[in-house]
Amino acid sequence: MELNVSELAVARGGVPVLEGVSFSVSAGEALVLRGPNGCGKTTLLRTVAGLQPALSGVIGLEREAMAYAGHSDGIKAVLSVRENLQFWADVFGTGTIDPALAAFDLHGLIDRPAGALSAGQKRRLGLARMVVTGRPVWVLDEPTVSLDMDAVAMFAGAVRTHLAGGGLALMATHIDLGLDEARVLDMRPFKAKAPSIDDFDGAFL
Ligand SMILES: Nc1ncnc2c1ncn2[C@@H]1O[C@H](COP(=O)(O)OP(=O)(O)OP(=O)(O)O)[C@@H](O)[C@H]1O
Repeated sequence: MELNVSELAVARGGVPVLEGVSFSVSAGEALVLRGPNGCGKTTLLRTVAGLQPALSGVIGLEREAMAYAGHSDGIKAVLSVRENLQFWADVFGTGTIDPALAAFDLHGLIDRPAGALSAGQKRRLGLARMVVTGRPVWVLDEPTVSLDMDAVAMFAGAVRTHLAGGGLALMATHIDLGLDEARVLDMRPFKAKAPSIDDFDGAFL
């Protein structure tokens, strides 16, 4: 299993934000995207995960291999922690939710409606969803928002277990996860250039 991205160009709201992005992530590896606010990390992750089309370039892996966790936690407020995870385990046909509960220390909250969880607990539940998908490629956008230090360590542990099982991870984060083995890709060199103006007068009309 390998995620090969080649010469990818992506846009948000019709405006090109990144171009010429190429990287590979092999089984057992994590790649962290770094760059200032607004540089296009979310846009790139959404494109790789198949949620929006690329302007150009190649993503050499089918989207069925991927599980995506974005800014929202993707949980149903009226369902309990157990019901939320069981729902996704059924959707992905993976069965057991115990490893996900253990990875994010959710056993003590199992019967609580997700809507009654704290922000950090909701985030842990949202990330536990990644475990129950059983998918090999985790695409994660700012996964540690709302997490305290212990929960960040829990998340790093879950990523390590995923990598050790042959999975891979692509993520954007502004904080140090303590995942020293992760490679880092600086997005700044890939900033899309403004299109050249052929018609100088027309640019003012
Ligand atoms: N719905 C939208 N319509 C138009 N432009 C958008 C939209 N959403 C985001 N943008 C713009 O697209 C650019 C890339 O945004 P993106 O969210 O990919 O950046 P980011 O690197 O993930 O930022 P952050 O670190 O703040 O999360 C930014 O300039 C942003 O203002």
